[in-house]
Amino acid sequence: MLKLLAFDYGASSGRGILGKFDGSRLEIEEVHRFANEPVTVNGHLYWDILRLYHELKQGIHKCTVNGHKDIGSIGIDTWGVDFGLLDSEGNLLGNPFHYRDIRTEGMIGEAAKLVSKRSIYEETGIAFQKFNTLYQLLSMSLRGSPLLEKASTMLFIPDLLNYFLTGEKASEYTIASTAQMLDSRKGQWAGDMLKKLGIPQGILANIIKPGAQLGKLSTMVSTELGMGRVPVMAVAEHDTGSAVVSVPASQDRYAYISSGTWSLLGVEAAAPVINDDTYRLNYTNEGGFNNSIRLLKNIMGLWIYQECKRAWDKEGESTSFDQLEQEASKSTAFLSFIDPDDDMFYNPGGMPGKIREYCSKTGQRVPETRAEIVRCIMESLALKYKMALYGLENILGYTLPVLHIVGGGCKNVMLSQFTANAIDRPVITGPTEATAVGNLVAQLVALGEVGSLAEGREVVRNSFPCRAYAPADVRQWDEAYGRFISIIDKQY
Ligand SMILES: C[C@H](O)[C@H](O)[C@@H](O)C(=O)CO
Repeated sequence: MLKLLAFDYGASSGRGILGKFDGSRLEIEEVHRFANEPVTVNGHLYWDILRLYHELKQGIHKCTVNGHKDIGSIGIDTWGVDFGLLDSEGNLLGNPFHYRDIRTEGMIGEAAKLVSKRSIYEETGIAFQKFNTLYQLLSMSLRGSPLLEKASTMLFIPDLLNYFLTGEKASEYTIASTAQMLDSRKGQWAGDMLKKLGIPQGILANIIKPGAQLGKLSTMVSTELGMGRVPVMAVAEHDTGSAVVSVPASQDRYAYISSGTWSLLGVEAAAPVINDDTYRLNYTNEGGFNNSIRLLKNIMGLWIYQECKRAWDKEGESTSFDQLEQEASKSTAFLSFIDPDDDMFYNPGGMPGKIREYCSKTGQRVPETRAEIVRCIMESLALKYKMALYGLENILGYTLPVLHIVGGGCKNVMLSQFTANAIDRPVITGPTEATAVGNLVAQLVALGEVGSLAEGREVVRNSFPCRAYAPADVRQWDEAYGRFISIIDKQY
């Protein structure tokens, strides 16, 4: 039995997941779970990076003491775009900022003064999101940040944690692609563009492909943790990249949603798709495992719902997601809609109030109860998925007959059924632990234990249950889509 260890840092928690592979099936076991909450200091939002590195070591140490000293390899994934800076001696400069920090406000406009938006998109193929690494670095550069001046190396968060473990500095391709700083066709840093934007190129590390061995636990770390010098693999370090590795699809044409705090709806393409439509509709071309491109739309996802629950918990109305969904299922359908991607929902705090405000300013019935608010979020998300799927089919010129949903969002039965109804296609959900499973599958490929991504997906099919949802009430959902479009169109 081969044992592997995956670390997945998600929006509110991180996990160490032990994978056990018997040659055809993969079993997973959570060995360590810890909070991953950003810390606000003087109005800025940061990663609690040293604590999170400590938790990574705790996870490895737990394996040592619990009879799993024989780990074959380790891989780490996190969300995209965030990074740490190292000085010339390899010391971490400051605390990495969290992408929801306000410092990137207005930076897309500032970048466009130096290089046109169309040129940036043409080269990188990456959608404009104010949180992209490009705008984080630009804001530092324009403010004359002393940290940036001192920096020798920039490492994305999983690369930084890998560096702490191994001493090796490299930028894994899938996470680097989220920066909007790579030439998407070459898979290398877009040097000329970065020069025009004033981003120092000396800080950029070599790009390595997922599936390569990055290094081994350093002697110091292995002694400290009582674990051997275990290989550390470059998996698809962008969590969406890992999640997509785990999609258990067997057919040629399908769409996926990596569903969690964000909903990433897309397809795997052989090459970047960059044209007038992808530019206008802001579709992105992120780097994937196996040299694939993830052509996808970034949708705000369950963030709004999670924030509502946090607000209600704070107000002392503590509840569970299950209970909220049960209440919402009894609530009247299609009372009001929101555009989940409206900028007003981006920042944390006061989410139920923001939803009411959106509905009021768009002349809709204002949802009052928790159930009405949850129903409004779920219906709006399902309709936004339909819009993104239609956009994708238009771009590709063919239909996508089935939608796979992977990740924590699969647990939301109501949203999965609403999605099938809205898109009038079958929806297949699972695996729930998509990022960790994809991380482990990439390690299996890297170790040569499975021959290819296709074989890896067969392992996923053999190992994790899926659930299918057939579309229902399609006519009502079609009518609702018309209303939804007219409401969110007015927003633009
Ligand atoms: C910054 C976001 O998290 C990113 O766009 C998204 O791709 C992601 O990583 C979701 O986990």
